[in-house]
This record gives sequence, C-alpha cells and structure tokens, in this order.
Amino acid sequence: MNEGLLTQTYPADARRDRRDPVLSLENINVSFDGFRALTSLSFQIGVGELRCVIGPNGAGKTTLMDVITGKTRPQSGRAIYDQQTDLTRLSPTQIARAGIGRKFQKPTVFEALTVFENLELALKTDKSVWACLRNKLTSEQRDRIDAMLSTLRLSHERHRAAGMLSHGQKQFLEIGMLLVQEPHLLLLDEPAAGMTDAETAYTAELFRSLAGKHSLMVVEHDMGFVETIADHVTVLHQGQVLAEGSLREVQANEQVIEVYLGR
Ligand SMILES: Nc1ncnc2c1ncn2[C@@H]1O[C@H](COP(=O)(O)OP(=O)(O)OP(=O)(O)O)[C@@H](O)[C@H]1O
Repeated sequence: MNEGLLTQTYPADARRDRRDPVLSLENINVSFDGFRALTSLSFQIGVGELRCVIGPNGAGKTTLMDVITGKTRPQSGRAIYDQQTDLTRLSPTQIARAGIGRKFQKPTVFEALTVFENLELALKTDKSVWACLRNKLTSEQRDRIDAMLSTLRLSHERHRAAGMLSHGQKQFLEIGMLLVQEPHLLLLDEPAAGMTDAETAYTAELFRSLAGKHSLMVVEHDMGFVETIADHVTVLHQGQVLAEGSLREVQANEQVIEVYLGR
C-alpha cells in the first residue's frame, strides 16, 4: 500500500482524538407521507473512525446517508459535523465542499473518458467537463493522480476508457475519485458489492489504511467484509439504533440476531 500519498491527516484533526465526534446525529426524524423512516435517531462517529452501519432492508441506512449529504431534510433533529456545523441547514453542494464525500452502491464513473481523465475531473471539480480537460494539470496534480492510480492498482489501465473496466475496477476508480478530493468524512454504500474476493480483500486493506486519516461510515451487508474492517458497528432497525459495539458484541445481541442476523 502506497502510504502517505492518499491524503494527509485533516489539519484540524491533529488537535483532536477519537472521542471527539466528527459527526453527531441528534434525534433525527424523517417521515415519508407519514411513514417513519428514521425515528429519533442519535449516534456519533469519532474523528478518524471507521464505522460500519448494518441492518435489514428498509432499516433506514440510505435515508441516513441522504440526511447527512443534504439530499433529504429531516423533519426534526440535527446532524452536527466537525462539532460546529449543522448539516441539516446546508445544501448538498455546501456539504460536499465542507469535506463530506459519498459513494453510491452503483459506480458512477464517466464511461467514455479514460481512467486518468476521470481522476482529473474529480480533482478539478468546479469547472465544466470540457473546460476542465482543456486546462493543464500542474505537475503536483499529475503526481497525485499517478499515486492514486498506483494505490487503486489501476496504473496499467490509465489510458483505458472507464467503461471498459471490470465492475470492481470501476468501484476502485470511484473511490479514487472521492479520495483525490481529500474528503474529511467518507460515506460508502456497500463498496464491496459485486467485487471478487481478491478485490474485496484489497478494499478492506485500503479502508483500514484510510481510517485515521479520514473518518469513514460504511454501510454494508457482507458480514465477512464488516469483520475485516470495522472498529465499531451500529445496527439500525426500523429507523433507530438497535445496538452498537464491536462486531462480536452486536453479533451476540439477541435482538440483532432476531431481526437481522438470524439463528
Ligand atoms: N422517498 C421515499 N418515499 C417513501 N418511502 C421511502 C422513501 N425513501 C425511503 N423510504 C422508505 O423508508 C424506509 C427506509 O429506507 P432506506 O432505503 O433508508 O432503507 P435501507 O436500510 O437503506 O434499506 P436497503 O438495505 O434495502 O438499502 C423503507 O421502508 C423505504 O421504503
């Protein structure tokens, strides 16, 4: 693993420790036409932590990510980011600019552009596609992309159209597109879905190396993957926190076994 090239520790984090929350969800309520998707949901993620959020279908995991990224406005509650900013008052663009990156389950790369160009676009987010590709990269930016390609194990694919990559490679590329933007908090929705076993193992290694430098929230159904990455697991059920703790602890929780893991 190419240490150090990814992103530096977020500067303000040097003065903090893991007990300081990077995200503090406080009594979040979301209803859709009377249906309660999130009910008084409260929990915290510490600075530099890698948190896994698990739970059965319909538990509210996607809705939770939608609230954090400003896509869904809760009826009540607060989502305090970095101990000062209430995300429920910001637009999705403001939230992205504040350093929160999100990866959706399905990779959304620009298929017609090369792997390198996809990373180039991600690095220069505030211009149109064509203006961005016409503008020359600085040597520092080029080095960053090269380093990222190496981390993603995509150096040999740099000139290939992204549409020609395997599903797993597209997932890696999209993770790289987030990382070149140096996010503070990364939200990842089933990042290992559809990956081969080797790709899944490498994703786990990559995420472990990111924790500490970034804070990560990973929504995942694959318990084997959760086991290899999680410090701490939050189990959602019917829009509320059902259990929280190490994977061992939540796996031994009777209610979690009942509603999610099965006997
Ligand atoms: N826009 C919407 N309108 C109505 N109901 C919605 C909307 N979005 C989500 N829901 C409902 O809210 C509940 C929570 O959905 P959500 O997608 O957050 O669950 P999830 O935990 O992500 O599930 P999965 O694991 O299947 O992705 C579900 O019952 C869903 O049908």
